[in-house]
Amino acid sequence: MKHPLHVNSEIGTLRTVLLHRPGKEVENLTPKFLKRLLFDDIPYLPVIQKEHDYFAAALQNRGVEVVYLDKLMTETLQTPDLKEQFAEQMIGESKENVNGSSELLKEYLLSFSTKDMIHKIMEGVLKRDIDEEKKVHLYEFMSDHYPFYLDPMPNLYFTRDPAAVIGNGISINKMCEGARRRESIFMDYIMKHHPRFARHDIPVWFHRDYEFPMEGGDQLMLSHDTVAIGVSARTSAKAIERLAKQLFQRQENIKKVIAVDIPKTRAFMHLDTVFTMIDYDKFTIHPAIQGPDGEMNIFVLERGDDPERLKITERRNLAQTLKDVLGLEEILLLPCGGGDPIIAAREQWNDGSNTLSIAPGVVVTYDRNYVSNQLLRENGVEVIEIQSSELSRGRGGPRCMSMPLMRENLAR
Ligand SMILES: NC(=O)NCCC[C@H](N)C(=O)O
Repeated sequence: MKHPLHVNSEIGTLRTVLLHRPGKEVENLTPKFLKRLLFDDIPYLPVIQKEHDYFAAALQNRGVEVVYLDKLMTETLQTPDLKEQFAEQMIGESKENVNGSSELLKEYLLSFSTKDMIHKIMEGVLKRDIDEEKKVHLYEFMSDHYPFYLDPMPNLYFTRDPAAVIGNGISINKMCEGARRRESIFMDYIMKHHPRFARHDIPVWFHRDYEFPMEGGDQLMLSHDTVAIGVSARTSAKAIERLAKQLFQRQENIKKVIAVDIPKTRAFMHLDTVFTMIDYDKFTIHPAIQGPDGEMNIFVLERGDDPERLKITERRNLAQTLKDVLGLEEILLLPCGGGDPIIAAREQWNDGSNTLSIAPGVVVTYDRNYVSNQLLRENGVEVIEIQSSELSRGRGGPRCMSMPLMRENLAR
């Protein structure tokens, strides 16, 4: 039986990827709750869906199998018990908004088919969705106080963040922001109960019940033996250390975890918003993450003599560290926006550094980042552009919108 998860690099030919087509959840965004739901503007649903379909088609045209989150989830909740358990967990983890209405809400959710229930949970449940005559508590009548029982999940199309495949195992992440915390419940259920995955022995390197956060945008598989992880606004040093220990204890081929400290700001929320790998020796970088002489805080974690104590070495230069861990003489760091401060800031804001590699030297990018795209082309990279007017409003690019499940091993 072929193992369903296999990712040994950032750039190996992409075989299977998980996407989520934006749905009505983005129409439950209103100006009042934008910040809390981690958006800067409200996407126009028909256009964001069209752009997303174009993205999916661009991948399929290159032979990539695209699997969708809602479909996998529907196939996962095969029994009434599991459906109920899932609804209870979603309600339980939304308890602040649900207040005393969990029974009412559960009855409401279970009245839908499994597929529709999953969509409802993704979209969010408004207080006004529930029949007036079923309301018994004062709180249930207070729709003007806070409109949702279940918040919408507009960030679901960034499938990169809630989980990441490392080798043949998975990190099911503890999302940092409350607005995204429930997203990794989907992957937890899929891994445990979907027939494509549940019949395999899939190691879980990190689990969402851990105290400290970790998000997939920070997890980069640089090579079969090295993982880079951003210490960012979303990923904590404690979580990185825990993941590293698990990998060192259970996955022999992983030799190094590189913790890359990046500024803790919204524009640079994950490592992949400022740094991605595009070929054996080529990377995108947002110049603003480095000091004047290219200095940064980087820590190389390796197995220690005692499994509980890692060997930690401090490094200051990203390019040199990459050359050392990848065994390369030279590497090319391609600056977002060609390094011009205005263009770099503008294109990075729209994810100019957030490329998705689908094979060595072949990337998917947003069309709007034309200066960065041109620079990639001039350096021998094949660039597949996708439309991005609405997709970019959520502050994530093609890498953020994709979770690779299978990649081919690299030839070298
Ligand atoms: N890997 C990524 O950088 N993902 C983008 C996530 C954007 C989303 N609006 C968020 O703030 O979490």
